[in-house]
Amino acid sequence: MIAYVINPGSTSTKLALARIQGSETPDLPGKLRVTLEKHEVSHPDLGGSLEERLPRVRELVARATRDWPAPSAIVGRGGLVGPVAAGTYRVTSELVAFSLASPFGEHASNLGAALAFELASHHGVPAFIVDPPTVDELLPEARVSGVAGIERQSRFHALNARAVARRAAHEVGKRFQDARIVVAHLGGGVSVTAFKGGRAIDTTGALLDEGPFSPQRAGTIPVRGLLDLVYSTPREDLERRLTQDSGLKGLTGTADLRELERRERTDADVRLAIEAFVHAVSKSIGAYSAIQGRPDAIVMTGGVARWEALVDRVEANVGWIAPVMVFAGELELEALAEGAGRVLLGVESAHEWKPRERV
Ligand SMILES: Nc1ncnc2c1ncn2[C@@H]1O[C@H](COP(=O)(O)OP(=O)(O)O)[C@@H](O)[C@H]1O
Ligand SMILES: CCCC(=O)OP(=O)(O)O
Repeated sequence: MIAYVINPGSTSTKLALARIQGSETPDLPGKLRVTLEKHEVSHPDLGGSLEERLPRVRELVARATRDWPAPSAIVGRGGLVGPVAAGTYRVTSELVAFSLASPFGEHASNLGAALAFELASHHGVPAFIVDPPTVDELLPEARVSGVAGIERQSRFHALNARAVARRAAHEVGKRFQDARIVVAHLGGGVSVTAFKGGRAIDTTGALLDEGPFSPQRAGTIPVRGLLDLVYSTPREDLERRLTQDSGLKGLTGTADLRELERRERTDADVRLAIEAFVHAVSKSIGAYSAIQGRPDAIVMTGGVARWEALVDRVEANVGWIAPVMVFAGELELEALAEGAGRVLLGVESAHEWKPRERV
C-alpha cells in the first residue's frame, strides 16, 4: 500500500511517501512494516490566517507529490478537532471546515485535514487524520481544577507522544496497554504526559495550558503575575505573547536552542534560563510519574532532545524514578503512516468524527 503523509508546521510542511506492508508477527498485527521517503517544503514567510495560508501550502504539496506513484490514501496531521478518542479518523468536508475555524484554537496542524482531503479528492482515495492533538483520555480527576467551571482540557502532542510511548513499552518488553510511560515532548511546544493502560491519563497540555515553559511558550505561570498581565494587555496581544514570545525566547531573546547552547558558557542569564527549563521539565516528569505509580520508562522526545547535555541534566534529576529513553526529533510521519496503514490493511476501522464540546 502507498500513502502520502502530510504534516503541516508553521514554517514548513513535512511530507513522506509511505510504503506500508502488514505485520510479519501474527501476535502483533498492528506492528506494520513502513518505509518512508521524507521531503520537506519550506514556507517561512507565510503569514495570515489558516485559510489564507492554505492555497500556498496546497500548491507546494501538490508540486512536491506530483510525480509520486498513485496512493491508496492520504493522511494528514489532525488539528484541534475537539475531544476525541485516540485512533484514525476519516476526513470529511465537515471535519475540514471545523478544523480551519477551530473553536479550540489556531495551530498549523489545523491545516492537515484540508490538505489531505483535497489531495485525496484529486486522487479519488480516502483521507485520514491520526491521533489529533485533542485526543482526550484524561482521568475524571485530572480534569478538575481548583476553580469550579474551569476544566482542564487535553491538548498535547498526542501523535508523537503515543508513538514514542508505544516504542518505549516495547523496549522494556511490555505491550503498550500494559505499560506505564511518562513522555516529555520537548519541541517548539512542550507537554509532559502520563500513559497508563495505553491511554494518556493526564497531560500538562501544550497550548496556553500548564507544565514547563517551552522554547517560546509560557507554560505554568504564577496566577498573580498573569492577573497583572490580563489587566494591562489586550487579549490578542497577550495570547501572542504567551504562545510565541515567552519561554526561553522571552527570557533570552531566542527560541533557537543551538544558539543558547553556544551562549550558555559565557552568558549567566542564559545559564539561569536553561537551568530553569531543566528544573521545570524534571519537576513535571516527577509529578506525572507520581500519579500513576512508578513508570516503566521516562521518555524525552522532540527537537530539544537533540541537545544531549541538556537531556543528561534532566536524566540526572529523574533517572532514579525509571529508565530514561531519548527519541530525539519525532516519529510523527511514521505514526501517521502506521495509522493510515492499520485502516487500509483492515487491522483497525477508521473512526467517524463528530463535533463535540466535551468528552
Ligand atoms: N540539535 C539541537 N540541539 C538543541 N536544540 C535543538 C536542536 N535541534 C532543534 N532544536 C530545538 O528544538 C526546537 C524545535 O523542536 P521541534 O520538535 O523541531 O519543533 P516543532 O514543535 O516545531 O516540531 C527549537 O527550539 C530548536 O532550537
Ligand atoms: C497543539 C498541541 C501540539 C503542539 O503544541 O504542537 P507544536 O509543539 O508542534 O506546536
